[in-house]
Amino acid sequence: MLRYRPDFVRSRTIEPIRPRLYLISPPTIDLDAFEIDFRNALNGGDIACFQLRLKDQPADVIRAATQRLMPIAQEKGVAFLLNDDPELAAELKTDGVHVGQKDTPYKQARALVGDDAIVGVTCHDSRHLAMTAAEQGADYVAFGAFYPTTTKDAPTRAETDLLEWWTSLAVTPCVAIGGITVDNVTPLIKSGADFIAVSSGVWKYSKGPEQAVAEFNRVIDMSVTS
Ligand SMILES: Cc1ncc(COP(=O)(O)OP(=O)(O)O)c(N)n1
Ligand SMILES: Cc1ncsc1CCOP(=O)(O)O
Ligand SMILES: [Mg+2]
Repeated sequence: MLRYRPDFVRSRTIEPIRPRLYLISPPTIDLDAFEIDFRNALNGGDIACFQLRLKDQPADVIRAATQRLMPIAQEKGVAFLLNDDPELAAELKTDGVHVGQKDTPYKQARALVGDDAIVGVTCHDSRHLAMTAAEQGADYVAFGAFYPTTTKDAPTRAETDLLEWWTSLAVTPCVAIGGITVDNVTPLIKSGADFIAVSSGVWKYSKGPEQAVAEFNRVIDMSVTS
């Protein structure tokens, strides 16, 4: 099966890495209204992937949202990941799944979705969790929360030196998450984050999601060239 996947392998190079946007849905949505916001966000510029993160919703709600939104993402070359549920991800043939430390363990998730799917793992602020996930074959490790957020009661705060340390020794890409906005993203880019995961910083941006994605990409371009 052909899957959409951004380049989840970092090559060691002297060129500065251009991080890419990793969009995360709000925890609850009205599907009709969100489809409009989603299309607008995708029109704003480069996005590597989208994670459907509908917390504590029935499987049928997640199925309906996936069936509506996944083709829209894939048509734009944006990989579609499901949060939390590798079994449902396998059933819906999403491009991948994200699992946290309290979700299905990585190896079980991998067995469910197959080798060609993307599997990312939450590693909080932990070097040990990241090394374990990368060794087991995770496509990316996610660190956070870098900033205060109201989207999730995040159990840990991560600092930029973690990104610097990780990118100096690992080839598995890292995702920075938590309270990231166009105004505070620059230190994360400068510290080597491969992907910048954003929810409210896009959906609640004062000028709307399309402008938010455009502005994130503008800041990323500025930060890697300066
Ligand atoms: C890219 C990314 N990073 C971290 C998380 C958090 O996952 P988890 O710790 O399982 O918490 P929930 O998101 O499930 O509430 C994520 N979803 N995505
Ligand atoms: C899912 C998740 N994991 C750690 S912080 C967070 C919330 C991300 O959303 P926002 O970008 O709105 O802070
Ligand atoms: Mg989870």
